[in-house]
Amino acid sequence: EEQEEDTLRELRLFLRSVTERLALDRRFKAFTKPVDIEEVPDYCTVVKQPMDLSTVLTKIDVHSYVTVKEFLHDVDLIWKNALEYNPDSNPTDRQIRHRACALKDTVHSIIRDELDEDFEKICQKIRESR
Ligand SMILES: CC(=O)c1csc(NC(=O)C2C[NH2+]C2)n1
Repeated sequence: EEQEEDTLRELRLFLRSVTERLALDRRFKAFTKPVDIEEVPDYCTVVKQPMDLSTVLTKIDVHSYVTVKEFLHDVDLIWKNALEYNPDSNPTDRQIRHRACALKDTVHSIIRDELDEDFEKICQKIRESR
């Protein structure tokens, strides 16, 4: 009903605010757009479910997320994929892994600081009812 749409509108505003802050952080530049598989041809052989911040923004706008948990699952894909694709000890791999760890810690810290657990509980009830 209308109250549910009010809740989901507030969820989308919160998720856009979080995602835009991440996309503006220069450390996370490599995570802002899909990996170009013409530039990185073996990417799709290693990473089975690519994800990036621009795709997350699109998913927010097409109402893909009904809970913060679903949003976090996609943002967790971004940094987990980076750890998986960049496992080596060379400086380039190490730098992107460091940035992946920073992305993980930053998004979880924002959610802990800014998400009211009762709000997420209402979102979960909406998800279970659909
Ligand atoms: C987004 C992401 O994880 C990404 C983009 S390029 C890349 N890694 C490299 O280009 C090479 C350094 N070792 C492979 N990782």
